Amino acid sequence: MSTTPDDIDRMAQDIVRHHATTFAGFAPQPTPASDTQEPVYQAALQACSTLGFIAADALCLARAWQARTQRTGQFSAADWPDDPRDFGLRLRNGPHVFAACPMQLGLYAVLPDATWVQRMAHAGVPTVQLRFKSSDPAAIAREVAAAVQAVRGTPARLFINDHWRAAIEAGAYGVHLGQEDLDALQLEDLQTLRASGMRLGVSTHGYAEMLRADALGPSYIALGAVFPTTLKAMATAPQGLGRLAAYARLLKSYPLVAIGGIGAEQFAPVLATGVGAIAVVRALLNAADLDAEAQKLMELMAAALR
Ligand SMILES: Cc1ncc(COP(=O)(O)OP(=O)(O)O)c(N)n1
Ligand SMILES: Cc1nc(C(=O)O)sc1CCOP(=O)(O)O
Ligand SMILES: [Mg+2]
Repeated sequence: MSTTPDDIDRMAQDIVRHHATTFAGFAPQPTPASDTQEPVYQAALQACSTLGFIAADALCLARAWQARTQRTGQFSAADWPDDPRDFGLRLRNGPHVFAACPMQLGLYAVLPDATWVQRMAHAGVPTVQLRFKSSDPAAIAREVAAAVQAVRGTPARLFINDHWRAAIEAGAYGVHLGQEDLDALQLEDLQTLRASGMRLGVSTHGYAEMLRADALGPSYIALGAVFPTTLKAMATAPQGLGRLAAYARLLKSYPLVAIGGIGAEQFAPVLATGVGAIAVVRALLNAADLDAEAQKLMELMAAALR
């Protein structure tokens, strides 16, 4: 018996009914054109768009829903796809992966210069990032070298944002790259970066970006922006805790870092999603007593991960 458009609508409504509460608060998106006539694929595409997933992410979810239906032999509207096999994830299997880092990176301070890096590394923050925004190569080389120097004698892991060549040069622990930074990389650049032995963290803001990140075999994956942030303009909506939890289930074999609009009050619910690290900018930079705030955030983290 063939499936009618009404059957597909019913399946889509069933998916939406089961997951509307988890993914509340997103405006419905237009359903992208379907490249297959598969009923499950079409229903999931329609449902995920109604639930507010942007086209690129709704397409990933529709493929996964279809793949799971084929793999298990049954369609389930109630279960959100979270099996890496259905998304075709590599999960750092294979020869071309970046060096590993701990599953729990802990409190992750994203900092504007080497002086801040020094202060936070010496306050005991386990993971720090130099996010020095400059296009002056001499200033970049100087600041990156100073940041590497600043963490010497501390156990802090230092990631350098954006400036991966300077990070290799200075011998940092790792680099952090976003989707636009990846666009600017040639294949040889990636090979150079991997061969350097440095860890790679990648920013993501939804399923399509997570799949792209996974294909690189990164050391960790960052998930953002969880909540609204005023630090910079974001191309994607704040993802919220419901989506963060779904992303964390899918990527649970990776070290995961949550970022974006996270302050002390949000630490417990964010960590309850399963991520092993929280990256903060304003929560530290705007603190009246910086060292006390760092201690407080590290204690919140330890309490929730205990
Ligand atoms: C831990 C962490 N997550 C995300 C980002 C953002 O990186 P990117 O998207 O490249 O944006 P910029 O920080 O370069 O403006 C990050 N830096 N760190
Ligand atoms: C630098 C950055 N990247 C994000 C992402 O989602 O990729 S959110 C973000 C800003 C985080 O700052 P705050 O903790 O002050 O909101
Ligand atoms: Mg960047």
